[in-house]
Amino acid sequence: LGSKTRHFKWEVGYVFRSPDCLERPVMGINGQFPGPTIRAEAGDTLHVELTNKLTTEGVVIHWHGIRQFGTPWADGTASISQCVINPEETFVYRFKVDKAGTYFYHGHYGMQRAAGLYGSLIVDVAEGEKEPFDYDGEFSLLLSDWWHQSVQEQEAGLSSVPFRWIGDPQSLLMNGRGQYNCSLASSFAVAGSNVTTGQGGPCRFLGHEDCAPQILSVLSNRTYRLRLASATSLHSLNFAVASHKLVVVEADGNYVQPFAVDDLDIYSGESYSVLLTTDQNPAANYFISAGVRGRQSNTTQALTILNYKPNPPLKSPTSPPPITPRWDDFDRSRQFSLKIRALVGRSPKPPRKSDRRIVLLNTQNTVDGVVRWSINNISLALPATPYLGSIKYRLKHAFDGAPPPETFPENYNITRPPANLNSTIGNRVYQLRLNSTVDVVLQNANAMNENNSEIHPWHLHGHDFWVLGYGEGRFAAAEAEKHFNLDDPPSKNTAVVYPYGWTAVRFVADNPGVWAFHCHVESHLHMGMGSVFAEGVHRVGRIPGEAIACGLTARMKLAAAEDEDGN
Ligand SMILES: O=C1O[C@H]([C@@H](O)CO)C(O)=C1O
Repeated sequence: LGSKTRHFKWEVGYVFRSPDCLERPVMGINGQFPGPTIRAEAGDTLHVELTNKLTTEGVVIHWHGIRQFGTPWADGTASISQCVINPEETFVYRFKVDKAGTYFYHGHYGMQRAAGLYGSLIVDVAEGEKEPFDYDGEFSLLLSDWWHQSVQEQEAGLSSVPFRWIGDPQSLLMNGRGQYNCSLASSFAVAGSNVTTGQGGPCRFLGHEDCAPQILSVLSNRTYRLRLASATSLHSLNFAVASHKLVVVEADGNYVQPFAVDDLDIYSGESYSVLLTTDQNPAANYFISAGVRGRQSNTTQALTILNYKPNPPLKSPTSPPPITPRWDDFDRSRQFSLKIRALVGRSPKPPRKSDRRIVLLNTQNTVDGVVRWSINNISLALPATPYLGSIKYRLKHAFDGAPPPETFPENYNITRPPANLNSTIGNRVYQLRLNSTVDVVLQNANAMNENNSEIHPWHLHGHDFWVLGYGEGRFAAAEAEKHFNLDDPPSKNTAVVYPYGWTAVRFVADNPGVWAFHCHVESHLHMGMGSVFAEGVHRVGRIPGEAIACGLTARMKLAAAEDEDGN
């Protein structure tokens, strides 16, 4: 049935843009920031020919939420699935989008996501298929956070002694548009007249600037699908539309049992679809907001306007923007997380039992004085040779072949800063038996400073997992298992781990390849907060030469070529 190959020719390069009204170099694609939106139908093949026009940096692009069945080399993870694409090189990402949903793509090398390398990827149901809900129109809002400091400076700070944390972003963006240091003050006037005042300057909601928000123009008494995805580098966000309920229908490309909320939390790496019915006073416009949750922050909300036609878009909302819930009201966040249930019949069910349980302790500590994040006391530093090639071709010395720890010591106290700060750098891999069912428990702990445990949204490549449960304190298997949701757990690719808590997920290791599993806070991954899973790599088909033309796999190819020449 009508599945197509969709061709794209992309060039990645820096462009000058003013995402929050202040001009900065931004990483763009074909001169666009955010990158072009890809729209496809389930079953289509995407063929993205990516040329690196960054003159002094490598690049890769990860297709977040796309499982890459049969094409693990197209996952776009530097040092895991492929060699980085060097300046002037072209790499072809060719893969199938097999499941309808709201996705995005982003850089997965160093911290290039924070430089602006991201865009939306929307997969519609295949021709003749139907979504389990109806709507009259739709909008996509890709959420992100934005720093004025360059990514190079951020990365340098993170690996410096003393440590220099990246701090708060200057702005939050929706579809790459935000406002730095503007204030609505006591007036909600938004204005073509730029009348708003406050400590900051006026908010420039209308005009042709890069930072003027995309206004959502709607008709009264209709239902709209809002597709939300969070590409933030750091922040968890709360999204709301003033005076309107939102009905959640999709999470991470999977249908959920619909439920209505006033607002929703969205963590970095997550996506949702919500239905909004335009049932409010049609004489008014309304604010749409995204504000910071989960970390103390001074970054102001990203705002845009829900414009009921035929009101002019410049007509000021008569009510203020939604109030973002308190950043540390984690009970509220947990309540929201627990509402997310699979839409039974339209979302797969988990196996009742797992074959293996891996417990991953998340800690902040130091290696040679440098602040790092570690998993079971190993802080991930990726090898020079991408795992996919080195494992398939059984190259010794490409990485540490010892199995990483299955759990952490009984006597580790998760409520206190680490007693011993020292961690080690490593690059070991969890080898999963093909088609086995694996449980992973993510165990949070106190960070290096007293009374602080941070939020971590964990993202799995190559699979969806079922979120079986969340708990507070230290994971205790016997008790926890009693409360696992095996009836309608949501399938997701990203799940949050709350401060001092644990999150249990289950997945089937049914996708031959090597897959990253990591905290989606970009600086945390950069500081080592990730692990690597490999399964059935011997079953992986021929890896395109460009994906392995570096490190030891390049040497192997060269040696083979020399043999053929009879040298
Ligand atoms: O990794 C991090 O480092 C800082 C802080 O823990 C130490 O400065 C912070 O907020 C992080 O998320």
